[in-house]
Amino acid sequence: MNTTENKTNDKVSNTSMKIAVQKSGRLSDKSLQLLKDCGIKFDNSSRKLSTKAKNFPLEILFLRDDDIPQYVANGVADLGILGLNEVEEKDQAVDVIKQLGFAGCRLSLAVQKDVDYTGLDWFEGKKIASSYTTIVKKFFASKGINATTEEIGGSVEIAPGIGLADGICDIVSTGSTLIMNGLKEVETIMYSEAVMIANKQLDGEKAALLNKLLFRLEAVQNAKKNKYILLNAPNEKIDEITRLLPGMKSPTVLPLAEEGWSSLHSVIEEEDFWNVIDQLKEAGAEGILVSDIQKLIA
Ligand SMILES: Nc1ncnc2c1ncn2[C@@H]1O[C@H](COP(=O)(O)OP(=O)(O)OP(=O)(O)O)[C@@H](O)[C@H]1O
Ligand SMILES: O=P(O)(O)OC[C@H]1O[C@H](OP(=O)(O)OP(=O)(O)O)[C@H](O)[C@@H]1O
Ligand SMILES: [Mg+2]
Repeated sequence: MNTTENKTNDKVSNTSMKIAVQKSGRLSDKSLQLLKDCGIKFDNSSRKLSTKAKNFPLEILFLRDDDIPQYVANGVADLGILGLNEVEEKDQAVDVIKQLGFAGCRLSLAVQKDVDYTGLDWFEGKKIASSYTTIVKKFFASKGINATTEEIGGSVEIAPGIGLADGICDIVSTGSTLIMNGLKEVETIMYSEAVMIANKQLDGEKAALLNKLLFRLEAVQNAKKNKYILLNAPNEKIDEITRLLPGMKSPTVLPLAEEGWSSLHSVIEEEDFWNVIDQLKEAGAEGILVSDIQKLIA
């Protein structure tokens, strides 16, 4: 896909897209923040169920996350932001076009903590309560195990304790909800995070607009995982320090007023920075300053 923003500019003047986000829930704030980070301005102070962006041809629809795949599949919305788990569950014909790096969790099977769990065969003939029964059925069918499902909308973790089911399948992040309800995680069915989905038949103008949005999203995501680093070093150590900084390109080196010293500027992934900090100091780096980047276009 071509993500060059300026190639789209002349084609998109009269076209607008609709993006569906979760109205209220775990994904709502981060979905809207992501659009704001992409420079898109809109008013969401009222209780309106849709709002038009002020500086980008985009209308935002606020929906239950369960409904988003269907609306995107039938073209009521062109794009949507929701958990991959919900996309898989609804099994609608949509394209998953981008992982968004938040709302990371897994969909797991859990049983009461005193169960002598011996492996997947334990579920043969058992009943599993879940809000994700399509995923559960597919999983057990693929393993050749006959298990039945009981669909419930929420508070799934309570089901084994009240005799509604033998086990559950639900979202797990820290695992504390399971522990608090006397359950233990025994199998992971899938990993999930927030994703962007798109209608499969976007016309040329909408596809061009989507490219423009994706270009911005990539700049935002690159910026989040990288840091801007600035440090001072004696001139004879510049080569050694440069080798430690796997930046975008070779660092910018500027002479300092103090004779024999320079300042080095570079971009570095945060994880790499923590891995090399001790070596940087040993190599003589001083005054190390690390700061966030707002947008990064490689
Ligand atoms: N504990 C968690 N940690 C990380 N991500 C989570 C967690 N719980 C849920 N999610 C992710 O956030 C999504 C939305 O969760 P939420 O609980 O807000 O959904 P919901 O109750 O189905 O909302 P709605 O009212 O829109 O139907 C989930 O589908 C999942 O992808
Ligand atoms: O492993 P943990 O970190 O405990 O997270 C898992 C819990 O988080 C979600 O519920 P949420 O808190 O969103 O409440 P809800 O299901 O009532 O919306 C999910 O349904 C689990 O119950
Ligand atoms: Mg929901």
